[in-house]
Formats: sequence, C-alpha cells, structure tokens
Amino acid sequence: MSAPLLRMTDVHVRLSGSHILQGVDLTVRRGGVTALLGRNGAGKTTTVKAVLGLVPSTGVVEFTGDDGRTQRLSGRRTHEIVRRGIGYAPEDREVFGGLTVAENLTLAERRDAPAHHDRVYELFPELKQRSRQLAGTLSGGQQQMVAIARLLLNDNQLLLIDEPTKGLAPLLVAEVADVLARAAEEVTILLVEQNLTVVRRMATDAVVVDQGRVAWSGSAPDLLADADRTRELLGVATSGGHA
Ligand SMILES: Nc1ncnc2c1ncn2[C@@H]1O[C@H](COP(=O)(O)OP(=O)(O)OP(=O)(O)O)[C@@H](O)[C@H]1O
Repeated sequence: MSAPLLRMTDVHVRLSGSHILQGVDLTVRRGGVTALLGRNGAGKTTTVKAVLGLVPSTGVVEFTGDDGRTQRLSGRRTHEIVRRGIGYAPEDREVFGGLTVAENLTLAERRDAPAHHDRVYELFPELKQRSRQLAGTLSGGQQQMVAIARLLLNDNQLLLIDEPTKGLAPLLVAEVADVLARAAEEVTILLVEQNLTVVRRMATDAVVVDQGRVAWSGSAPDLLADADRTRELLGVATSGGHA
C-alpha cells in the first residue's frame, strides 16, 4: 500500500501557555477529501496551521508527494512547505477586494512554476466572465471560488481548506460545495467543515478532533450514517441530512 499523502504523528501545539494540540495522529489519503471535524475550539484550525508551520509544534508531519518521496515538513518554514505543493485557503478567505478577479489570480502565481489559468477558467467559467470585476464586489460564494481557484492555479498536491462555507447563506453554501466538488476532481483536499451536508456530499474520509486529540477517524459515509456516534462526537443531529 502506498504511503498516505500526509501523515501527522504525535503533534503537539502549545500557544500562550495552553496545550492546544495534545498528540494529534492523522493521515490524509491521496485522491480523496478528508473532512476534519470537531466541535468549536476542538483544534481543527490549529491542526491545519501545524501542517503549514504557522504555529510552533512538536511531533512529525510527513508529506509523500506524487514522486513517491517522503519528506518531513515539520521544522520547515511555511514558504518551503507551500512550495512542496500544499495550498491553503484560510478561514477568512483573504481575497484582495480592491483588485479584479484576474489580478487576484495573477498574484497567486508562483515564480518558479507554470500557472494554469486555462485550467482554472475551464473549471470555473464564472470567473472568466467576471475576470475584470473587483473581487470585493463578488458574493461570498464567488469570493470563495476565487480563493480556491488561486490554489488550483499552481500544481498543488494537497489543499488545506478551512471552513469555506462559514457564515454563508444556504444558497451560497451550495455554490461553494459545487466549487469544492470541482476542485476535488483535481486534487486531494483536507477540509475543515462544520456543515455536515457539505461533508456528506464530498468527504471520503473523516477525522474528528476533540480537545486537541483525534477522537475518531475512518470513512466519512460510515461516520455520518451513524447518527448516535455523530451526535456523540460532534454534538449535532444528522437526521434529514442537514447539519
Ligand atoms: N494563539 C492562541 N493562543 C491561545 N489559545 C489559542 C490560540 N489560538 C487558538 N487557541 C485556542 O485553541 C483552541 C483550538 O482552536 P482552533 O481554532 O484550532 O479550534 P477549531 O476547532 O478550529 O474551532 P472553530 O470550529 O471554533 O473554528 C481554542 O480553544 C482556541 O481558543
């Protein structure tokens, strides 16, 4: 069996004197969408930041790229980690509102690698139509589309996407879920997501974090099919397929 794309082993994070991650062990399988789930404050964002070297951590984070080489990410600087082919869409999207859609994409180009504008516009024809529109005037869902499109511009192998549907109205949630589904056809995704309808739609695998530790991991459909377990782990009901 080939190595997982990403493996975290016994990762600890301490911030401002608090022990936030207390030995996280998780893997992200190549080719799927792994949902990173958990209650508010469980440690999901911190887990993603630990992969990227955005918070100080101990433990091991390993990445096995398409070339089959396993590389240790822990201890490396964020720009080196990103250059390995790991894209990040943070919770607040960070789209440049005063720039056009096209300018937002151009800014995401990496100097040392080809950028795939054609691929992005093919995947998201809406962005082609709106390429001259200021990103700040886009809907929340469309801004999220720009944020994800920027990640697909480069040859990333793993996307870390943090709560892309947070604070969006239901119609926009559906729009963003479409965007994610299109992105997932191209690249492996680790998705922090509280909306279980979105998780149900695309997640192949799930990891549940609770109080800085992994409380459950396995098949996402299996988890969501088990209403009692989902309620116990996430504190939400799954009846009717809605979060
Ligand atoms: N810089 C920091 N200093 C101190 N505590 C922090 C810091 N950053 C995060 N925390 C705490 O770490 C815990 C985990 O935060 P994290 O953002 O990883 O949770 P989360 O699972 O992503 O939550 P949410 O779903 O609410 O976004 C929280 O209790 C949070 O208050």
